[in-house]
Amino acid sequence: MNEKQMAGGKAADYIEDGMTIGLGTGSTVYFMLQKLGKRVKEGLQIKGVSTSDSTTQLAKSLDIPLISINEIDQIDLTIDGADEVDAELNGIKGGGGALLYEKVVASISSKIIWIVDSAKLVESLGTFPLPVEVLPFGSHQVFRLFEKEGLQPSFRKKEDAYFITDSGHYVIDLKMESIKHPEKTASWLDGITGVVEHGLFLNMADLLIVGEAGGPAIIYRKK
Ligand SMILES: O=C[C@H](O)[C@H](O)[C@H](O)COP(=O)(O)O
Repeated sequence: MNEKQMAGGKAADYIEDGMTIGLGTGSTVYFMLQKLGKRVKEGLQIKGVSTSDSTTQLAKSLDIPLISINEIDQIDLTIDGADEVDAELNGIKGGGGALLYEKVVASISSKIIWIVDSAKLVESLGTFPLPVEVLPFGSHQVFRLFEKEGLQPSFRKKEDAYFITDSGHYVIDLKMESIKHPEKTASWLDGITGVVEHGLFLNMADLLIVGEAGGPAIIYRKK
């Protein structure tokens, strides 16, 4: 069993009957959804809130019942992947471009579990390029601002065209190497007009499940 499968499978065990579940996005969440689909077939009653078109498609193919986020005010548990996680359980997300919906879902979740393979653990965030979702209108001005700050921005592309998120925005990836003050960086990005969302997810995850050779490691966020 690979590490992603191990972490995804373990996380699905935390889902209880009657829960509303935030369904993250990505290749690790794929394995969680496979296991959840199995449990639903065996009679588990849940409602899933999807964070991307790809997760919606996968959940539907597995007969996992979905509910629109607009019909609820609170999610019991969200299970999502991450691109990098530090010891404080702060992370970078958005490698697959789903950061905006993932953050909206996270913001109304009572509990958040992240599932990762061991390569995602880092001492400090920033080796993974930080995704910033921007409005196409004015995006080149934002890009040049990042350039001036020395953040080596690049527009994310898909087959030579701009990568477009599920909500119709562009993504600019920033090479920050090491983010010394994640809170400061997050609030700086929050303050830039035209930035819709960024991939710094701080103080959000309650629990981290890491796939490891000897079995899944469970790490709680220090409160
Ligand atoms: O936009 C994508 C999401 O934030 C994913 O959860 C993240 O990129 C991790 O994905 P994966 O499990 O495929 O590495």
